[in-house]
Amino acid sequence: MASVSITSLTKRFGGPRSDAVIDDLQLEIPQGELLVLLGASGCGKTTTLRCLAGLESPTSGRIELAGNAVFDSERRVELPAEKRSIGMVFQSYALWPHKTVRKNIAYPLKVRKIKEGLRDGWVEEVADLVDCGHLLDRYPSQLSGGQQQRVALARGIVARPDLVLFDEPLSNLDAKLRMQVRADLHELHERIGFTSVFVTHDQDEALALADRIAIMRAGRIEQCATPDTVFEEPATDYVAEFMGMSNRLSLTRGVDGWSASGGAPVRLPVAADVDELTVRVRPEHLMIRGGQDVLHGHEVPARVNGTVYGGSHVDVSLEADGRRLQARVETGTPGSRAAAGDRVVVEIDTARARYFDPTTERAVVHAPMPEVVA
Ligand SMILES: Nc1ncnc2c1ncn2[C@@H]1O[C@H](COP(=O)(O)OP(=O)(O)OP(=O)(O)O)[C@@H](O)[C@H]1O
Repeated sequence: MASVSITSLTKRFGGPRSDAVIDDLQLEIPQGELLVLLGASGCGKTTTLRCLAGLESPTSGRIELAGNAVFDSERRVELPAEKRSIGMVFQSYALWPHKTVRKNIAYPLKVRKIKEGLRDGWVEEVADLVDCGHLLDRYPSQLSGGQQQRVALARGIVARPDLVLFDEPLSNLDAKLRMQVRADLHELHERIGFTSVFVTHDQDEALALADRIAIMRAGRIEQCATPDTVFEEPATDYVAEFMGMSNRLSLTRGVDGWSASGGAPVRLPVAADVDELTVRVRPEHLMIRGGQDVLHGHEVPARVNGTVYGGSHVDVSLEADGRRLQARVETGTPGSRAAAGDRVVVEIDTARARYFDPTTERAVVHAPMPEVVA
């Protein structure tokens, strides 16, 4: 296992004037880290993975594996895929149907002529690690989807590669199996600590598996940080929305503080040198109460469009000042009894909301203690 260093990586599929699918990407992955590339469809995740694997030729930049360049546009270095010590696990398990599990797992050792692996029982060892030791003489068609994906995982790591690449490996599994294989993969990574890049567009999967998450947008990395930082302290408005802060409101600075439209001023836990702020709030950080009370600055009048019962919670769709808002309130609280057509007041949990400069879209600095005046 080894570290990975990506410097100024750019990939264009057309000529020099075409849009960059990967745009001056910088990324350092320490040895043993599981880095998740998370982003919307088409943002360049798979292309980044393919460039790392040597299946795609980057336009420019440098990729180092274990301190050695496998691609360097300036020095004209480009190692072919089979010469890079990389294991791959795909969405489609891509197992050979006519080979046994044993032969499927051994395949990378054969191709890369790793004789000691074949001799010293690496296949059996890795099969045991992924709980498939008892399946070695079966054929893929005799395995469940979860077992097939475990075999694919064993094949990805059997050759003890410098780096393991995962391209949405769990997305063909049903919800229950997906959770189970995800947990197994997490445990396996904790145990043997392979360096890996894992591509997904599933936020929960990213949070559960990653040491760090790199959020990609249009070929660039918006933020690369630990799961809790990306979730709780998104660096940009885009990351906030992507990580579930789906409600977006605008605040304007007045002489006495900040206010949403129609609200009284309020002091906020932010130090911003701007006159407008974008507020991002998770549905569970919006509270609902009856519509007759006096409004404070962190509240907005709204109309209920509809509700969806979710057992322990109720999702309430609202409209405030022409914007759609979504609140998730605990069942049994007054807000959960809201009904379509009701006029209500939506209260923002200002300490848990996040604030962005509407021009740069970057987070503004948070003051240490929320200071709210009513
Ligand atoms: N061989 C190609 N030729 C031209 N354009 C391509 C090629 N491969 C990918 N692209 C384009 O590059 C962009 C990034 O594609 P990529 O597959 O890397 O995205 P992604 O983030 O993995 O998306 P998804 O989550 O949908 O798989 C897309 O706009 C895609 O259409």
